[in-house]
Amino acid sequence: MNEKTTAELEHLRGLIDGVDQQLLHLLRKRLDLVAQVGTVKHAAGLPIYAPQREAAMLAKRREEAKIMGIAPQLIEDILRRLMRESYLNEKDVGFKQIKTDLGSVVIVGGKGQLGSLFQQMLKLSGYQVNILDKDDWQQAESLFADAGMVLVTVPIAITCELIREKLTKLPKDCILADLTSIKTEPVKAMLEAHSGPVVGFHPMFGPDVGSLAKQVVVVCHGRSPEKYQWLLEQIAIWGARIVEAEPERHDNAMQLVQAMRHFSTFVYGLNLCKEEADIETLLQFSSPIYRLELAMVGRLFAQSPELYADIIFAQQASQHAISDYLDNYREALALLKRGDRNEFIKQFETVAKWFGDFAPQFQRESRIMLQSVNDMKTN
Ligand SMILES: NC(=O)C1=CN([C@@H]2O[C@H](COP(=O)(O)OP(=O)(O)OC[C@H]3O[C@@H](n4cnc5c(N)ncnc54)[C@H](O)[C@@H]3O)[C@@H](O)[C@H]2O)C=CC1
Ligand SMILES: O=C(O)C(=O)Cc1ccc(O)cc1
Repeated sequence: MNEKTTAELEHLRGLIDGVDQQLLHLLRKRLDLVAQVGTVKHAAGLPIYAPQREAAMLAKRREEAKIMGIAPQLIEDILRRLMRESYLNEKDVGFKQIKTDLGSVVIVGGKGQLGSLFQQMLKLSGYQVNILDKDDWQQAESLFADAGMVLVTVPIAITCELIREKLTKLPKDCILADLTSIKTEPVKAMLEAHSGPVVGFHPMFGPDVGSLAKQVVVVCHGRSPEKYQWLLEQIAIWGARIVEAEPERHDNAMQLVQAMRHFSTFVYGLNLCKEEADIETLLQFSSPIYRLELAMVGRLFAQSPELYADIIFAQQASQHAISDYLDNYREALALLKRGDRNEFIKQFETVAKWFGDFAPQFQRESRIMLQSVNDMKTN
């Protein structure tokens, strides 16, 4: 590089640094304003996530960006990232407490992953929370005595037995709820064990979400919904979307959404392990989509084997979904072995048609994710 180029670049980079510093000041200003919004929402008990406001604001900024010759997706990416930051920050203010005369909440299994998250959210909303973990049963009677709600969040394999054996003497008006990943059996067990209000939840997220904004919580009604309506409002204030489902419908969906998917991810990892694949090499030769896929597979193995074993083994019927997958795999492999390229293309087209408009929609969505994956590269 000659001296003139170096000087020109230095000058321009200095100007860019200045603009970036102005951006930092603007970001500070925006975060402060959003914090004020958080305080107002907290006082009024409004949900931290306002989908209409968010969509309208993004649409406006995209329009304005277009007029200014800025890619609309750029401002959308920036604003979405900023909004995520704001949702995380809203935890600092806490949340409005919807039910002020509940008594205490007892979280059975509260030292665990999901139990800790819900303990945090309930405490941030002003509830008094007591933990009853595996070595605390000698305190059960006194903890349950003034409990307004008992929330069960122990490993799936012991959930129903624990409910049936240990949660039969709760106060009459106490709400009995759970967070188990399957719903039919736990809801049934809760209804049998307790004559008061019963409700089943399945948070469709792991403990590392940061904020509940935009996360989904499935609710399966058990008994006396009017007694726990406040809890649904409380969860909505945390930003989550409540999806109502019959326990059986939920569990049917989980056979594909969780059991089949986790099992195939497990086999994918098992295969890489048995093949003694070199992960460094895989990464070196990865397209962004493969990098993302590897991250999703690796992520499973960073979590609890018991949790995933329980999810996969919980429902007999999941075996059908998994067996069907194996059959389809075998048939597709046979097609490959006999070199039937035309049939492969024909089946590909059939599946593409079946995906319909979702295929291009998923392509657009994944493109944005892949660009983020690429942004994160450091070398
Ligand atoms: N971890 C996750 O990503 C999600 C978990 N869930 C559900 O949440 C529930 C709990 O899962 P995690 O928090 O991941 O499990 P975890 O293993 O982290 O926590 C379970 C807790 O239960 C305690 N425990 C075990 N036996 C007990 C007993 N007899 N009495 C009292 N406490 C006992 C354990 O000491 C532990 O603190 C499960 O039903 C799971 O399906 C639901 C959605 C996501
Ligand atoms: O974080 C992940 O990878 C998860 O898949 C979390 C998870 C685990 C179990 C559930 O029932 C729901 C969500």
